[in-house]
Amino acid sequence: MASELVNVNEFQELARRALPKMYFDYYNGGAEDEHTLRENTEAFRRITFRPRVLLDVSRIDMSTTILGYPTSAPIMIAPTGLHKFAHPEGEVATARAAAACNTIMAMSFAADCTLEEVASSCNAIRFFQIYVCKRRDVTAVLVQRAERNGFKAIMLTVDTPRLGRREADIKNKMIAPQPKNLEVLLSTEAVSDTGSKFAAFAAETLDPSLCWKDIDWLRSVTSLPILVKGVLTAEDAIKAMEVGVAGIVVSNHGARQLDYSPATITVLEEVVRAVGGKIPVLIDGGVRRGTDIFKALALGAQAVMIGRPVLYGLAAKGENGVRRVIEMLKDELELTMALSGCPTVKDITRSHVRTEYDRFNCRL
Ligand SMILES: Cc1cc2nc3c(=O)[nH]c(=O)nc-3n(C[C@H](O)[C@H](O)[C@H](O)COP(=O)(O)O)c2cc1C
Ligand SMILES: CCCCC(=O)C(=O)O
Repeated sequence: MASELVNVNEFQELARRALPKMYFDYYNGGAEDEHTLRENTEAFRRITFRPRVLLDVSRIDMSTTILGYPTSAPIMIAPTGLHKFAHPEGEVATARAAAACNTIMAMSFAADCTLEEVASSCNAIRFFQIYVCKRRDVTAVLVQRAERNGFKAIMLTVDTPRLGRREADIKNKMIAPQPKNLEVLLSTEAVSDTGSKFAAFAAETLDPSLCWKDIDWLRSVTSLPILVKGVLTAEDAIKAMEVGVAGIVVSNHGARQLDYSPATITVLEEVVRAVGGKIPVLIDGGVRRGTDIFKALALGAQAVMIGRPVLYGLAAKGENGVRRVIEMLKDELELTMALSGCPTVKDITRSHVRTEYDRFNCRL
């Protein structure tokens, strides 16, 4: 019998064995040299703790709210495309796992299941991630379908005017499955004999002229709150607040877009300071441990989102695999809170961690 799985990193190897190379590479890969991909996880390792002792940690409460919606822990499922590469049930299985864990799922624009299928499969709280298409009417219809089907927020991804250069996908001549929700709305025939057909599909479909002023347009077609995903600087955080978004996701798209963009955990504090508590700030990228989640909360995030580990869990063991991934992260966070002297998420403060920046300042 295989030995027991003890952490979410172990799902990566199981997924590698379970999946055809093209699918695994699509999930696993980052842009170009994959510098940022390595940094997303490495930067967490450079942050250490300042744990406090002799505080009553006999009961740990990880619950919190995101945009007012209660969740069992500050952990969300990040929007990732093409879940049927991992498992025949695709996003329906992921959504059921989210419901079972009392976790919020962000469903991708590039999902393999329809909004309607996911909505009717479970009662998880769901957000819908969108790209703005050259055909704005298509995006408007998607947003309205999400709203009709009980999705609670729109997460607008703003770091993808074009798809990043993912060299594994280029070598594999990655196929371009038609995102299920675009069927009937758009005929997408990515014409490309070389390279990643998925990148060709994105170039053909997504609108690279999207600007800050277009958030007004998006607001005019939905009454749902809008989060922007892909902010990495204080300047853009301030702009996002000026145009009235409901929340910000600090993200470099799992290092799949601009290589040498900073590891997200290294810029979280800059964004949090600029936002000044006015709207929630979420973060994703490289979160693999409960300790990572604690560090993100200490630096001011309301919650974290998990990308690849969810896909690896889905590939390895379907819905149960996703559940295991979320449960493992929850268990680790609970223990980290106990060992740091923080019985609730509100007790986690900036003084519980020591960053590279703190160490540098001490030496001055
Ligand atoms: C295979 C894959 C597909 C993704 N698809 C999308 C997507 O459709 N929309 C989006 O906004 N982000 C997408 N992302 C980025 C994730 O939402 C998230 O930012 C990233 O995966 C977080 O990093 P992590 O994988 O290290 O947890 C994707 C990421 C991966 C790995
Ligand atoms: C046009 C769909 C893009 C999916 C995506 O965002 C990713 O693969 O990272």
